[in-house]
Amino acid sequence: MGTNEWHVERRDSIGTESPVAREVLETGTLSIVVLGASGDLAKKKTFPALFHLYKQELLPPDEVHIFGYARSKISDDELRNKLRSYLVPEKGASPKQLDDVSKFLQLVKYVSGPYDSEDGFRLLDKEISEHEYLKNSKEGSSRRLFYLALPPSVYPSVCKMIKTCCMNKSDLGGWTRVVVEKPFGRDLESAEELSTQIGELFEEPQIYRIDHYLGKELVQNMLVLRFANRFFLPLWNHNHIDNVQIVFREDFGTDGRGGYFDQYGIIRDIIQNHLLQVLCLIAMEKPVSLKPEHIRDEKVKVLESVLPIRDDEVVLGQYEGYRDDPTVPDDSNTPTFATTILRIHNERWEGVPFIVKAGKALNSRKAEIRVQFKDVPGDIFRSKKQGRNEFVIRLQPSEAIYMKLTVKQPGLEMSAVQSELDLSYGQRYQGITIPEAYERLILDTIRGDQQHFVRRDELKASWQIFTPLLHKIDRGELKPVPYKPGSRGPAEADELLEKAGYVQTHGYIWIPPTL
Ligand SMILES: NC(=O)C1=CN([C@@H]2O[C@H](COP(=O)(O)OP(=O)(O)OC[C@H]3O[C@@H](n4cnc5c(N)ncnc54)[C@H](OP(=O)(O)O)[C@@H]3O)[C@@H](O)[C@H]2O)C=CC1
Ligand SMILES: O=C1O[C@H](COP(=O)(O)O)[C@@H](O)[C@H](O)[C@H]1O
Repeated sequence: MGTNEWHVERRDSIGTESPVAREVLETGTLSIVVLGASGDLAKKKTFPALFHLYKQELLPPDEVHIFGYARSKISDDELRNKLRSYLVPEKGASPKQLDDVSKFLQLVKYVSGPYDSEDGFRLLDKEISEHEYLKNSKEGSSRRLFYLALPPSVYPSVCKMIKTCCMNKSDLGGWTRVVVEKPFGRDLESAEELSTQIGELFEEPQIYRIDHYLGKELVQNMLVLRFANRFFLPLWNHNHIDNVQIVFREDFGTDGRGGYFDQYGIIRDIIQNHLLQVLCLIAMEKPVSLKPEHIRDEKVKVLESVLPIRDDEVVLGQYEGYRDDPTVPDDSNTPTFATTILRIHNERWEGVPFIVKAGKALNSRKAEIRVQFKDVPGDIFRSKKQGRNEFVIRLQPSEAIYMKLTVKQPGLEMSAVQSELDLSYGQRYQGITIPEAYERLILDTIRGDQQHFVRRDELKASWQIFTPLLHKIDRGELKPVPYKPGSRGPAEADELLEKAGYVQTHGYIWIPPTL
């Protein structure tokens, strides 16, 4: 049995131990190459995630070496000094923490070169091979992981260079894997073109299309909640569920990323990938097993069952002041806010609107899933005004799962009130550190587990859903409504929500204890 297959089998069961407590399953020299090492993502997410894995002894120094690669001409020490400030805790570090950072940074080496010529990649290959030789790795048995923290425009040339110059030399149990970031294309056609270009160079099991929402604790919890709890099994369908909301809010604007953002907009930045992945996990049928291919097969079925989006079920917004960014055109039509209704045409979900909402520069930072149940038929308590049952999964901040339900108001009278069953992680799991999404996903890549990565057909199906709408926006046929920064977004979005059937619970305000 091949190494990859063994990993698939190993992750079949959801163990009770934390993933970080598990042993690293593969051994041998591991070279992790971060391409675009000078960039924002590399500094803020990739290197810190590697550092956390190192601290948990999941990247043993006698096996692992980390290479940063970019065009900027800087020395090893200059890169290390740049990274240091992202690794040292903001509130001051203990001598032990400083020592950990220094030891980790000793594993990091920098190679400078272009993204489209062989010279730099030959040099990179030489450095990697030297490291493998020094660690006594048998040729071909070593592991090479390339993380493309780069703009997608350079993916094809970088992948070609890796393929030409930097592959693991033979198939003696080692491997070469490539992690690519979103956005994978701008629409169906460009995404397919990118997939074809990369697909000509690497096999699907070597390609890890990362969507960091799939690494979030409560997103990973979705399958367990849905399929390991008898409560939900009979209720999770159109007979009982009235509507589902998947919401992403940020309380800051594009903050220096206006140039990037304006080419993409909120639908490509958040909805087509992160929120749609979450929707798949809420809506999919039970997979045959937890094997990555079984799960991804079910996700594709959901995506392929989504009906075309109707123009009257979309509200777009752009916050006032967005165009003040010098990198954003004065006449930009790019939405920074969108609410849209997705309808899944299958036996389970016919008639249930999935309201997907994302916005920048709003009144709070929050990502949550809100499953609203139908009214109780023949309500003898006349509690309709108190609100409906809702099952809420808050992905961030302060992870929590809670259920809004109706109970008797404590006291002498028989009246009903809305209350909640609350599982706030900060209270229930005190002392447990929830790993960062990137940390888990990099570990999965090392372990060869593609469960939480996007397969090519999933990507295609997700672009199929949004491409017609995106093209209408690009052509200026749909226009964003202006909204005030720090607000809830356009009022039209709340009207759409109401039209879709969402019932706001009046008079019910509950601030979870850990928020
Ligand atoms: N930043 C974030 O929070 C997130 C980013 N992503 C995705 O991750 C990837 C990297 O993002 P981010 O780090 O922000 O990007 P950056 O703009 O910081 O670019 C990363 C590096 O790529 C090189 N680079 C930049 N522009 C070009 C270009 N036009 N041609 C060739 N090389 C270029 C630069 O390195 P040098 O010039 O030194 O070679 C730069 O340091 C992108 O695909 C992005 O969409 C995904 C989620 C979040
Ligand atoms: O992919 C992206 O995600 C971030 C939000 O990530 P989160 O984990 O903090 O919720 C978003 O700010 C950025 O625009 C987008 O590219």
